[in-house]
Amino acid sequence: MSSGTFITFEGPDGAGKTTIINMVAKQFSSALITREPGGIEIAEQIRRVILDKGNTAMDPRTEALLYAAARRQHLIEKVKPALEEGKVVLCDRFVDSSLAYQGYARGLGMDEVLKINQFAIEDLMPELTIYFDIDPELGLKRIKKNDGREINRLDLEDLEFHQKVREGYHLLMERFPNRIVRIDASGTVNEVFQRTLQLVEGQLAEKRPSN
Ligand SMILES: Nc1ncnc2c1ncn2[C@@H]1O[C@H](COP(=O)(O)OP(=O)(O)OP(=O)(O)O)[C@@H](O)[C@H]1O
Ligand SMILES: Cc1cn([C@H]2C[C@H](O)[C@@H](COP(=O)(O)O)O2)c(=O)[nH]c1=O
Repeated sequence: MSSGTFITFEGPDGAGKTTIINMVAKQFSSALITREPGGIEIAEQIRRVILDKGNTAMDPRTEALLYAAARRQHLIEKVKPALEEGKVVLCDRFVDSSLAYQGYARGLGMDEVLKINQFAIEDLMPELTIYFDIDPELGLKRIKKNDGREINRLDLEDLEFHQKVREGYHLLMERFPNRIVRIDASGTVNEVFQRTLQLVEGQLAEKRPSN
């Protein structure tokens, strides 16, 4: 049984997740901040294969399996031990990304992709998922403006793909209304940060024993 708190951050590319997680992290210095795909050496290696712009021949099922493999290793090596120690884990993307990107936008089917992920995660789901909702046109514009950010294979998908990713997330919000909370990510950094902080603090307060 884990006593920690597992919170994930989701949304289309360029929604601002990484920016906001780094700001939230400053308020909770003992929290573990991590990301998918990646977060540990083996998963970072898998990340490089998945996102390599040269890998244009990658089959959608191969892609889904690689994300699930990276997820498994990251969960076992980093996330689960931290939760068992009672830590707060803030993770940039998790299984919902696979459902929205591979399941819905790539057309593999959300239920099919959920099945392979159940094998990887063995029911370990976040307590709270903060979904950064943004029009992908704005998200992609933000990425283009950021000179330091390398453009990866998924970024190169057309706008229609990214619109489908957003639609996929909206379906997930309907399917998991108790877990996924939407934030309007088109606001200023400070607006999005304040709302995120409120949600994270609310989740932690719920778990605190009252006397
Ligand atoms: N609320 C905001 N308003 C304007 N620009 C923002 C906002 N939030 C983030 N940005 C900028 O947009 C760019 C993308 O932000 P960030 O990398 O945090 O997004 P992300 O959701 O993590 O994207 P990805 O998942 O594609 O890596 C960065 O240059 C960041 O400075
Ligand atoms: C976990 C996960 C991610 N993706 C996509 C989403 C992004 O386009 C990239 C990761 O890049 P980021 O800059 O770290 O956000 O991968 C996906 O398609 N499926 C997944 O399960």
